[in-house]
Amino acid sequence: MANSKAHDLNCLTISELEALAAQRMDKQTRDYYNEGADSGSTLAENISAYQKYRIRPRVLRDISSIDTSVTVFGHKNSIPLGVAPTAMQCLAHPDGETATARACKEMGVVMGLSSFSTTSLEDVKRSLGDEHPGALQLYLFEERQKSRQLIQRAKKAGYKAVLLTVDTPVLGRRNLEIRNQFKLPKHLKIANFMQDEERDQGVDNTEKETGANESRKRSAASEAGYQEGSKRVLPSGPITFHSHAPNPKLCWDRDIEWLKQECYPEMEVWVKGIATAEDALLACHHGVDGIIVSNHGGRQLNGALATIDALPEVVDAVRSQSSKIPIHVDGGIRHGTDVFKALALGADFVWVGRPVLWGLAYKGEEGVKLCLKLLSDEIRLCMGLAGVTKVEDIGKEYLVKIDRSGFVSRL
Ligand SMILES: Cc1cc2nc3c(=O)[nH]c(=O)nc-3n(C[C@H](O)[C@H](O)[C@H](O)COP(=O)(O)O)c2cc1C
Ligand SMILES: CC(C)CC(=O)C(=O)O
Repeated sequence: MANSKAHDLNCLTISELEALAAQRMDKQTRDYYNEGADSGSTLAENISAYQKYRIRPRVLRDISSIDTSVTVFGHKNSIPLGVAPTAMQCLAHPDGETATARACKEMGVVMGLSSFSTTSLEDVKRSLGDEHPGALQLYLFEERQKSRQLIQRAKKAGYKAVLLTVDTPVLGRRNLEIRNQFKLPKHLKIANFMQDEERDQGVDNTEKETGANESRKRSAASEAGYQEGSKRVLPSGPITFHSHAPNPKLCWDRDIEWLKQECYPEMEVWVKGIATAEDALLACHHGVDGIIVSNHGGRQLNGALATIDALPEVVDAVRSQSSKIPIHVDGGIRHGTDVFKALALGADFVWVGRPVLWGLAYKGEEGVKLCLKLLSDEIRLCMGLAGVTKVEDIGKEYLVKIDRSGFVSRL
């Protein structure tokens, strides 16, 4: 019989965690975290697309010793899964990103930190500790100096990689966020930019609008004669995600080279938000260190392909190159079997976003640990039952695809 003491009997699955978290978050936070862009169909398909695949288990293979560990950013990770960068974690729990970092450290799992965190990158790195790897997610600002400062701080703090988010030239449309007039509560701050704000404005910004209100101000600015396009006018208020996360001018030639020069040799440069073979090839040609296949958890272009469906073309493109960079994937991963399927389709590693936020909302650091433990146990169990003892042995021979009529085909 399973040892009940080792379990939280209220929460044995990520979907139970989602339900428990929903009870603990206020409406604004729950909607901000959980929604996708527009109708949310890409968000839903990120999850449901995993059902098209089934596992072909092998038996009689001595699985008494299973190693779930992999190397990421030059460090050993206990499972082939990391915590995806998600903004403003103090909305979920007062300990926010600090709790996530402590849980990651304890579980041996890499943490991706959003540039738009509510805890500074230095404080998060202190919670991760010297030895434990962190990756800073980056929105490359039009004001290069601000990005340069952030990169230098990340280097100094000991981050191993930057993850340049490339799927946000403009922000996707999130209707609940607009309807709720999303606003970061006054006691919270977008911590990485506090010094910038104070220096730029010579005041302590007490009103930290982050969402629809700021958007409305920008519309008013456009109506007042500012033209976006040839010369973009950035609002003079605080750095908010509506003013600073999107960068419509971001492009391969100029920006990737610049970023590599700024980050090397201390930090690797990855692009997060690749969804096609064409862009995967461009990423290879521009010499990035790795790719994350992502559609931002269905929060950007609704109608885009589910990430597990985009993965095979990206894998084929990268494998056609002589220097094969690692491929990671995120979006819709809610169970260890999803991780197994993504790896079987050619991913080297996966990242999870919302389930970690749910863990945080449920019980802070303990809740994030619970989330990572559930996924970790499921990965190990899936490997054992499929007859695989090493992550690198998970290949497409372990999968079949089922079409709508139930027809099963080998990959
Ligand atoms: C509430 C929330 C905030 C996010 N913030 C960021 C961010 O600041 N930067 C970024 O690159 N991606 C961000 N993402 C996207 C995640 O990094 C990741 O791509 C996505 O959550 C994966 O999908 P999943 O939530 O289904 O696991 C965010 C996602 C959510 C749900
Ligand atoms: C734009 C952000 C700061 C956060 C984000 O990426 C998101 O909410 O999806």
